[in-house]
Amino acid sequence: MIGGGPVGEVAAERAARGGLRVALVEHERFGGECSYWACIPSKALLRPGNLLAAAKRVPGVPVGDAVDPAAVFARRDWFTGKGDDSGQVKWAEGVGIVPIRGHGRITGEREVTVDGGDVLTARQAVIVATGSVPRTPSIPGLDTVSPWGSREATSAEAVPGRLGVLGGGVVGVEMAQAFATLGAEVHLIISGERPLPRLPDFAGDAVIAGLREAGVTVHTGSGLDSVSAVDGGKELSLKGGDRLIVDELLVATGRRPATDGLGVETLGLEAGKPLTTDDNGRVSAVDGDWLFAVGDVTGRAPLTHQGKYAARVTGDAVAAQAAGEPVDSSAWSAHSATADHHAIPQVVFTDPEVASVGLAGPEEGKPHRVVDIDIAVAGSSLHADGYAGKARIVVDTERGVLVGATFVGQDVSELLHSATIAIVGEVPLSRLWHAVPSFPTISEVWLRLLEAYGL
Ligand SMILES: Cc1cc2nc3c(=O)[nH]c(=O)nc-3n(C[C@H](O)[C@H](O)[C@H](O)COP(=O)(O)OP(=O)(O)OC[C@H]3O[C@@H](n4cnc5c(N)ncnc54)[C@H](O)[C@@H]3O)c2cc1C
Ligand SMILES: NC(=O)c1ccc[n+]([C@@H]2O[C@H](COP(=O)([O-])OP(=O)(O)OC[C@H]3O[C@@H](n4cnc5c(N)ncnc54)[C@H](O)[C@@H]3O)[C@@H](O)[C@H]2O)c1
Repeated sequence: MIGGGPVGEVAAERAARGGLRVALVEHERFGGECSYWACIPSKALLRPGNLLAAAKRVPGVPVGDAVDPAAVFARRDWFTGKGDDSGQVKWAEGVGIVPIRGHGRITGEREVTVDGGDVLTARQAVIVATGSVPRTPSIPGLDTVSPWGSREATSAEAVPGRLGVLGGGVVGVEMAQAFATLGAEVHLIISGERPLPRLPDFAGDAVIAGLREAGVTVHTGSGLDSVSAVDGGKELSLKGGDRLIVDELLVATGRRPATDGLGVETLGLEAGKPLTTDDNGRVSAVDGDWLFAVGDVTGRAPLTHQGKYAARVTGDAVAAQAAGEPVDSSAWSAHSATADHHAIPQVVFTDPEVASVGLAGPEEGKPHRVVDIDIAVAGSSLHADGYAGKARIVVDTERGVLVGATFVGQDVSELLHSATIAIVGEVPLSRLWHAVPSFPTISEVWLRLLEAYGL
């Protein structure tokens, strides 16, 4: 295994559980991006502000005006262990994995060289889980101002007075929200009319409204022409002519697979490009059934939970292959990451939250029907005064099953798994009708959606 992030760790564990001896090579911290600079610290920074906003929506709850940044950072540090990965190393050893610290490079078939020295030769397979790295746009002056990436934002020790955020993807909106609630003056600069362009418009619109309510200034239809260091900060020249001075600039313009320095050229592949895989996790362009890849590096679904799913599938497939058992390539088998094509769940942890799975809207030429409603049920009105939320389902009318769902609103994240189950299980809507939501919960929205569909 090359890469000891969350995905590599799980693939290694499954392969070890399947009877293989597994060496896990990691050149930075066992636990990867997610544990120290991504999912975990970002959610720790967001939760207090979201909770404060929620408490303010229910009269009778005594709350203060603002979160305490020092306490928020301290709790974040508790979760990240300030980068101490000894617990992960102990865990790996405990499940029978041999952790090796160093940079792994593929130097031949089944061969990985660590730090240019020790050569590991796999009897069965090499699995790559090297993750992704930030994609930085070329903007004049950007390299002269030491911009923040997501690592600097999630590990910040102090709240900047003025923060510019470039990019309206998930990192951009989550970090804009977090730092606004921590007390920064935040400017979010996005190219489109709304953030989160891959989601239904109502999601981006609700998130923009939430950000503005939290005090964020959103510059839409914008971008950066240039950046320069000036007395007292960094000057941003926005497309259209506006200028801003900020103390820090977070660049959140996407990520690309981490295939540089991995030796993929020796296999005839191009560094910087994803390692494209089949559903068993086999790298498609490499013959011989020995090279597999999982997680962000594959470009399939750059999310921790979906990468770990692929890791379970591929770890088991590699163990089966090693045992001389057939690797099952059929859809929905234990060795196929079929859900990647149908149901990738994702939550954006802003206030309001956005929770989505499957299709965001109808596909052209397909028998798809969209139902959009407000989340306005007894459960939501009790949950928060003035609860504003929206829900969408996308239905395959021919098969009578759900193929997509999106929820926007406070605390909708916990609604998401019900939608994922309905899509993966291909539960007919006529049967879903009998899944009665408890009263009074936000889940009552399921009943309203089915009624609006015509049941
Ligand atoms: C700010 C932010 C917030 C996020 N929040 C969420 C969230 O809330 N939920 C969610 O599901 N996803 C979230 N993500 C995405 C999530 O972080 C990734 O999908 C996840 O980390 C991918 O796991 P991975 O193991 O594939 O890669 P990584 O976590 O990147 O791990 C790869 C590991 O491989 C190591 N490595 C790389 N090359 C080599 C080499 N040649 N030799 C040895 N080791 C190597 C790296 O050091 C690293 O430890 C977030 C991302 C960001 C940036
Ligand atoms: N809650 C979560 O699940 C979560 C949280 C954070 C990140 N992530 C994952 O991490 C990955 C990286 O997130 P991200 O937000 O960096 O990437 P992203 O691809 O989601 O968004 C990047 C955004 O930046 C915009 N952009 C690109 N270049 C630009 C430029 N020069 N000027 C202005 N805008 C520009 C793009 O149009 C896009 O909307 C994603 O795959 C995301 O799913 C997940």
